[in-house]
This record gives sequence, structure tokens and C-alpha cells, in this order.
Amino acid sequence: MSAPYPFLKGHGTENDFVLLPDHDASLHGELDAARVAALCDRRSGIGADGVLRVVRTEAYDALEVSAGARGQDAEWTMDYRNADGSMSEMCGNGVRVFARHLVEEGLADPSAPIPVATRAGTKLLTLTDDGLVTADMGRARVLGETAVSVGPATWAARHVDVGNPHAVALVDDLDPAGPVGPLLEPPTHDPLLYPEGVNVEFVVRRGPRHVAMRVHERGSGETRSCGTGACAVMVAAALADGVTGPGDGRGGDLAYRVDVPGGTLTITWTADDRVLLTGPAVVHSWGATTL
Ligand SMILES: N[C@@H](CCC[C@H](N)C(=O)O)C(=O)O
Repeated sequence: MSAPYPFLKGHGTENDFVLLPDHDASLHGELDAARVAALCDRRSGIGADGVLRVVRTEAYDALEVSAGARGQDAEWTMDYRNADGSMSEMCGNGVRVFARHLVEEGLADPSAPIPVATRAGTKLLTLTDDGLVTADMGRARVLGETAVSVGPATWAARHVDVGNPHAVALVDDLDPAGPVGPLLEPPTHDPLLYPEGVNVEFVVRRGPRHVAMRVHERGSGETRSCGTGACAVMVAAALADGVTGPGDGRGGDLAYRVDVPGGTLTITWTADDRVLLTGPAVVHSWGATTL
């Protein structure tokens, strides 16, 4: 495709995305991994951690093979791709930016929760007057223990699935000059447990119900934030704090502050076992690009 194609750029706590409006799914078959990687390249492309393709679910279903448990009860589908062009089931910050875009373009009504279909099912998005967007991520599945390594350092990690896979390691120090390092390469992980790769979060405690994290994202490298990662981190931290879960384990909701390099997210584990991801989400630029 050589004609200029419209795009938007947005971010949630500096996890940044190129949005491609493709309402009628005309990009079907065009948006291969190489094109996505070229768009996300920070020197020769627009630059982003991933691409959010905005497609009407009806058009998507007519043309494309449904992947796994993708929800079909929403007017809009988010087709998410990592910066290297690989697909992921879910992107928590991405779906929040996606909802912001729908509302700003008059494509969705913010007076009620907005359903968005993803490969990990339909998510409900709520926009509030304080500028924040909350994604109801559903249930986080805690799947046991594993280990991750950076160079000679190895940490125990918790395997948490938030629609996509995570390994969460509680560490003493997040400093890039320390054992976690600058995360230029993917941390080593168990290839049998994570045959498709994994998002790895390193977490330190900052105070009661307050943690900070860095993340190496599968397919995108170290990013300034990861919404699904923050959800996995919150659940892992709460369990490490002795919470028997869900929620506070006593019938109430439980909220943690999760600091990421790009800002702050609030994660709430509800008594009925849903994880809510809340934070800022903005669309700030518009333009046209070659595809
Ligand atoms: N940044 C995202 C996660 C994007 C997908 C991830 N890299 C994967 O491959 O699973 C988020 O905010 O959740």
C-alpha cells in the first residue's frame, strides 16, 4: 500500500501506540509483521511499543479467522501487535488508549462502560471525569512458580496470566546499574512453561499496598509501562503480602498503587475476582504514514 494512510499516536503511562483506524478491515492481509515493525521503529518509522488496529467487529469477523477466545459481543475489535510485529492476546494500556480514541472520535458513548473485543475476550472500559480510564481485565490466573534470570542473577517468579503471560519477580533493587540491569535482552525464562515467550516484571516494595516495577515486554523490549504487567504484579504482591484473595480475602476490594517508569497505575482486585486497571490514557497526535 503506497498511498498515505491515517494514523494516530497515543500512550498510557508512556506505553505508546500507533493507532490505525481500519473500520472496514481493508488492511486485512496487508499488516504483516514487517509492516508493523517498520511503523514501530523509533528511527525510521513513527515509533511505538505496539500497534492498535481499530476494526469494526462485524468487518473483522467477515474477513479474518477468529483467534481463540476473542470476544464478539462488542462493536469494536482491538487487533493488537507488539513492536516486533508479533501478536499478543491482550494489551491493558492499549485497550485503555483504544477506548479514549473511540470516545474522542464519537464512535462510542462514554456514559456507560464500553465493550472492546480482544483476543483475550471482551473487556469493559470506563472513562471518568478525572481523565482516567479503567479496564476491567477479568480474572488473573495465578499458575504457580517459575524462575527468571538476567545474566548470572536468578529470581523466583510467579506465573500469572492476565490474558497474556507474565512472570513476576520480587527483587531488592530496580536500578539499571544493579542485578536487573538495563534489560536490553529478554530475561531468560522456562521455554516449556512459556513456549510463546513471556512478559517479565521486576518489582520492589515502596510501602503498604504500594510497589514499583520495571518490565521487559515480549515482542517490545523494556517499556515505560505495561498494564497487564501491573495487574500481574499487583496480584503477585498481594499474595506475597499474605492476602488469600480474591480482593482482600475478607469480602472486600483491594487496591495497590503500582509505579512504572512512565507514571502510576492503580490496580484493584475485586472481591468477585476481577482485576481493574486504572490510569491515564491519551491520544495526542495525528498524521499520515506509508504502509
Ligand atoms: N503493554 C501491554 C502488553 C502488550 C503485550 C505484551 N507485550 C505481550 O506480548 O503479551 C500492556 O499494557 O498490557
